[in-house]
Formats: sequence, structure tokens, C-alpha cells
Amino acid sequence: MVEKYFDADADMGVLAGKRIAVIGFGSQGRGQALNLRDSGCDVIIGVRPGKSWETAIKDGFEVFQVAEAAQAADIIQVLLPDENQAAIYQESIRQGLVKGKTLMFSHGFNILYGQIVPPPDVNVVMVAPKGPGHMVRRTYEEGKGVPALIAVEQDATGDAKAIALAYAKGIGATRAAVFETSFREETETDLFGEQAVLCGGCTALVRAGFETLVANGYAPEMAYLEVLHELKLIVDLIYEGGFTKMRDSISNTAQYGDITRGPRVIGPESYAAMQEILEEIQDGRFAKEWILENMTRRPVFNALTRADEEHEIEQVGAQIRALMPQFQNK
Ligand SMILES: NC(=O)C1=CN([C@@H]2O[C@H](COP(=O)(O)OP(=O)(O)OC[C@H]3O[C@@H](n4cnc5c(N)ncnc54)[C@H](OP(=O)(O)O)[C@@H]3O)[C@@H](O)[C@H]2O)C=CC1
Ligand SMILES: CC[C@](O)(C(C)=O)C(=O)O
Repeated sequence: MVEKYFDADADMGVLAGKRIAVIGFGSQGRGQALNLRDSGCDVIIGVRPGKSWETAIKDGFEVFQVAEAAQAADIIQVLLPDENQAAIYQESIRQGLVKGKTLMFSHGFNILYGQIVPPPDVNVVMVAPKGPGHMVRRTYEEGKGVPALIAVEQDATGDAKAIALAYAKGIGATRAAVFETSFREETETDLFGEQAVLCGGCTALVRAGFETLVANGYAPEMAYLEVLHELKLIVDLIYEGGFTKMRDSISNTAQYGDITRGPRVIGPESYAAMQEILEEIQDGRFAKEWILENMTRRPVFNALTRADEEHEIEQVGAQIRALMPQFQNK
């Protein structure tokens, strides 16, 4: 059974007198830093001069170059893009990471695949919210929280897990639930989820449905409303109460089509593809590909991203959303 933790299991006292450097002030950095500060923690920000630096200043934080922040803090939370973390760690974090400090991550990629190898006399922990940074902030402001995973890779001080739990409480995660895992399990499941289901699987499914309808002469607007716009409404129901709640809300006709036709779309070939994708993650092939892609200035990332941005579904979607007030200022 996976261990679960809530507010009563976490003691913010272990953070008393400890300074937290949040390195990076993007999606996760901003959300986590604002929540920690509102929870009474001593938070500084480490970034390079530029957009994030300016935002952090506007939000009222003390902002430093990464090396200075790492030097000044007891807990160093690395919220930089995964593909940049190893170089920035070597250049700007390693020197300030002295005995007894805590190095923290929200994703285990660089530890699992050996891109960052911390010294043995520091704590290495993870607090990984299971949701994007703006939701980490928004739910905290609503008095709720986004669930998170914690993991301890190295416990040099004997209280690494207590530190991770207190940090999780500081960002609001124990208001929801905190699940204990390992760096390996978090990294492999997170990569698999985003590739096969949440991001990759979902966009491929929607794109295929849109293209099938348009190829058969249906208006792109109809195709968009059916396969993309309505997707959120269905996903919200699944999120709230599983497949059962969603099926309670849809027509019997839709439910019959769902349970008989869905498995034809995601059939044995998709299971085989998912298995292959998981094995590429487990044996490091995906990590190597992504690391090399970054070393060669991302030719595949850039070409495929551009192709999707130019796809008809994106043009039609932008036009339809512009008609509806609820999408303004998004
Ligand atoms: N996005 C999410 O919701 C989730 C992310 N995670 C994990 O959280 C971590 C952070 O991801 P995310 O928040 O998406 O990252 P973002 O891309 O949103 O933000 C990255 C931040 O790092 C800064 N940065 C980039 N390069 C440098 C550099 N060379 N020197 C100093 N600062 C730099 C950026 O600043 P600048 O403006 O200068 O570019 C920015 O503030 C990753 O490990 C990710 O896997 C985990 C769960 C969910
Ligand atoms: C689904 C994408 C994600 O894994 C996340 C928001 O949790 C990410 O790394 O951004």
C-alpha cells in the first residue's frame, strides 16, 4: 500500500529557521514560492535576469542569481526546465550544496538518469505536485490543494522525509493528499502518463477524430466543437466521479457507443505501443533521445511543434474561442 499523508502528518516546525531557495520562477516555481511564502516560509528566488526575474520582483520576492540563492539557502528546490537542470546544477548550484543541505526536485528525471549526482552528505528529496503550477496556486488560494508525491533519494540528516512533508504542507498539498513514492516510480509514471495518455495520447486522439470528420466533408467548426470543445466537459465528469459519473450524465446512446466502440479505437495495437513507450522510458532510451535532442538545438521538437501549431484544428479553435466570452483573457 502506498503511504498517504495529510495536514496532521506534516510539521511545518522543521522548516523554522530554514531558508528555501526556489530556483526557477516559471509554472511550478511561481506557484510553489507564493504558496510557501503565504504559509509563513522564508523563501528566496534564484533565476537569471529576464522575464521570470521581473515577475518575481513584482511578486515581492528577493531575487538572486542562481548561485547566490543556492549558497544562501538550506533547501534548494530545483524548478528549472528538466533539460537545463544538469548544466545549471554543475555551474551554479553544486558549489553551494554543502553538507546537511536539502536538494529538492518536482520531477526525478535528472536523478534517475544520472544527469545530476549530488554529494552523499546532502538530502535529496522530491515534492511533485500532480498538476500544473497555476493550479497549485489557484487551489491554495481557494483554501484547497493539489495532491503531490514525495520521495526521499538520500537522507543525510535523518529528517529528509519530514522536510519533504513540511514543504508539501507549505504548498498546500497535504490539504488534498500526499503520496509517498520513489524517484524511479515518479519519473517513469510521469513520463509515461504525459506521453501515452495526458498530452501525447490525448492530442493524437483529438487530432485523429478531427481529421476523420473533416476528411468526410463535415465542417471544421462542427469537428472542433465535437472532439475538442466537448472533451473538457467529459473529462471534468470523469475527474469528479470516474467513468461511472460520466456515464450517468451522458445519454444511453452515447454510453452504448462509448463501451462498444472505444475499445476499437484503443485496441491491441495501442496497448503494444504503450508497452513500447514504457520500455523506452524504463531503459533510458527516451531520456537519451531527449538529452541529445537538446544538445542539437531541438530540431525534432521545433519541427513537430510548428506542424501542430499550423494544423487546421488550431486555426479553427482560435476562431471559435474568440467568439465566446469565457475564453477572453485566457
Ligand atoms: N509545469 C508543470 O506544471 C510541472 C512541472 N514539473 C517539474 O517542475 C520543474 C519545473 O518545470 P516548469 O515549472 O514547467 O518550468 P518552466 O519552464 O515553467 O520554468 C522554468 C524556469 O526556469 C528558469 N530558467 C530557465 N533556464 C534558466 C537558466 N539558464 N538560469 C536560470 N533560470 C532559468 C526560467 O526563467 P526564464 O524566464 O529566464 O526563462 C523559468 O523561471 C521541472 O522539473 C518539471 O518537470 C512537475 C510537475 C508539473
Ligand atoms: C502532464 C504534464 C506534467 O507531467 C504535469 C503538469 O504534471 C508536466 O510535467 O508538465
